[in-house]
Amino acid sequence: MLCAFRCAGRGIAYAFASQRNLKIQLAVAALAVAAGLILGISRTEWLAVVLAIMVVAVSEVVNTAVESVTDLASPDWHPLARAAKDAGAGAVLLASAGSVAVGLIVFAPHLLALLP
Ligand SMILES: Nc1ncnc2c1ncn2[C@@H]1O[C@H](COP(=O)(O)OP(=O)(O)OP(=O)(O)O)[C@@H](O)[C@H]1O
Repeated sequence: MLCAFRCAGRGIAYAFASQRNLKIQLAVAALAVAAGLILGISRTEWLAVVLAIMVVAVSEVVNTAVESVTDLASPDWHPLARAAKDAGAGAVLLASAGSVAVGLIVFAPHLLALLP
């Protein structure tokens, strides 16, 4: 049980160390949380924001796993290696696009309400 947490933590740490995008996404997530606190978003809106943040983070960590296994299995160019890496990148893109949509849906009305 302890090993499961330690190994999972190592995997997340590796993803953070190797993926520059994950650091940028963490900064954006911190901004979203700060905006949520300042703007006083509702419980339901927090649910959407937390889910959006987690979906992006999960997709990046899974993409890191795909990239590592692909590099191990196919260090040389191969169409299946390309398909695997492209699909992993596609998953991150879809998750990021969804989180931008969630951010607009949640925060735009609060920000518009601040306008004079
Ligand atoms: N072994 C390979 N065979 C075929 N195509 C590859 C291979 N490795 C990478 N590619 C192609 O190059 C693209 C970029 O690969 P790369 O390993 O740089 O991934 P990346 O998403 O840029 O990773 P990172 O975010 O860690 O820089 C892949 O999406 C894929 O299309």
